[in-house]
Amino acid sequence: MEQMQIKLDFNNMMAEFLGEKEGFTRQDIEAILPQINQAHQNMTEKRDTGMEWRNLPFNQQQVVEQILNTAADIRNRCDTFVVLGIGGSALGPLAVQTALNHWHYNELPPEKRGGPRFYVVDNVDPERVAALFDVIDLSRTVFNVISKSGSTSETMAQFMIIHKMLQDRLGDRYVHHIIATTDREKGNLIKIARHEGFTTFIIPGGVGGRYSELSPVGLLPAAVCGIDIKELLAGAAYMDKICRQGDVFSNPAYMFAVLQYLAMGRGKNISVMMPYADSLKYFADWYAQLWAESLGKRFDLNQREVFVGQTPVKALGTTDQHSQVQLYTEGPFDKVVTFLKVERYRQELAIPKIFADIPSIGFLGGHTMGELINAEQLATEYALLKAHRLNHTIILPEVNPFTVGQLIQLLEVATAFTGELLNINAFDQPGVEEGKNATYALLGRPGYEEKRQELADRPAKKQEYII
Ligand SMILES: O=P(O)(O)OC[C@H]1O[C@](O)(CO)[C@@H](O)[C@@H]1O
Repeated sequence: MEQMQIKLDFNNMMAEFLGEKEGFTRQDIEAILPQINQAHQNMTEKRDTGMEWRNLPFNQQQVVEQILNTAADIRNRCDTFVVLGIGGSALGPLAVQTALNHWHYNELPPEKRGGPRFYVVDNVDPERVAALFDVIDLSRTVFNVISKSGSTSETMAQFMIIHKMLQDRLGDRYVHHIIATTDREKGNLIKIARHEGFTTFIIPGGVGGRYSELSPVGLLPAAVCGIDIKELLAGAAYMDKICRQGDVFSNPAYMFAVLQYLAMGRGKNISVMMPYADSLKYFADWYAQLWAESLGKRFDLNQREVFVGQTPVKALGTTDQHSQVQLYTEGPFDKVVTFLKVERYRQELAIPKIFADIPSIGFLGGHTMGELINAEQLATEYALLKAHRLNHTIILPEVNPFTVGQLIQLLEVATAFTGELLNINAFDQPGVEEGKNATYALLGRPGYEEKRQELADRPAKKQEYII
């Protein structure tokens, strides 16, 4: 197990390496120990009330068996599985699937794929949704509609379209083609699911969307696609135990949080996540929601206006070395870069020893692609270090269910701990309400008449400003 432990390397955040001006010292960390200790106490106290998501790796034996049974049934009788959801109800399933299955999973022949084709529909762009219907056979597809609140307009609109299509096409059998994953009581989805008799999985209380990947939200899609969900949970449990330690110098999640917190205090308002593995590309998307919605807050817990947060930026190594790294090394000193480094790739490709007479490319021959990508990660880290840019690296020995489970738990604990340090609520998202309400009003939802009027009364746009 220890060989599969993921680690945080924070050397390049420290003054010893980065220089006094930008780097942090042990004294900087020790100076906020009272705050760290308080945050640790809060984390411990909130485990069972407020942060129930932390217990998901430990308390789902029964539901895991139900998920495995349902997944086996789906794998038997369908060739496509579609997640309908958005935000935390879509990004985790997508990140885990792409991390742990073949990069061209959907294009593999069925016998090599071993599970149904997998799609995540996390938008209401009509072109995209309609395009899905061109490539699937409804009678061989199961739709997993996922919504914690059970009322998100985007997800419900998708669901309504598919519900009608399935009923028209399959009559009463439509019910076997929809699985609901939602809250036990809140929202409309649970009511519809119970009334119509869909197979339903519950997202437990205290597990908000962006902290729900290890609940049935992520576990069912993963199991359907043949991913070992017990290993995923075992990895998360393993990391959770490491992240219970109060000593920040032994706890990677706390150290990640403390250094980001100190960096925010010095105006580093951007958090770049840069995996050096295509398989982890969508982890940067998942992290973007986790970090942005959890920490971007106007008020602290004492209702003081604080306007805190860090803007997450997604990058991919090596691809974005040729797009964004110029900015990271020479632009404003406003970022912390988090690399995700993979020590051993599951496939290796040798670069042939050809063109030996052209030294500027011949040197590549005899190396492997794994060596090349790792060298480039190290080189980028070094370039940032030389330019005195804060960066740290999460090292995965390999991408597998155990390490991916660890990564999820590590980043969730780190985010929640940063919230504690900032003294904010990391589990709400009041800032998205205005936009949601305005949408309801524009589309005529009852009860939103005043908002509709407010929108109608807004100053008209000036034509001269549209050019
Ligand atoms: O799972 P739900 O309730 O449909 O919400 C989807 C997403 O919408 C949000 O509530 C933001 O609008 C996210 O926090 C959440 O992950």
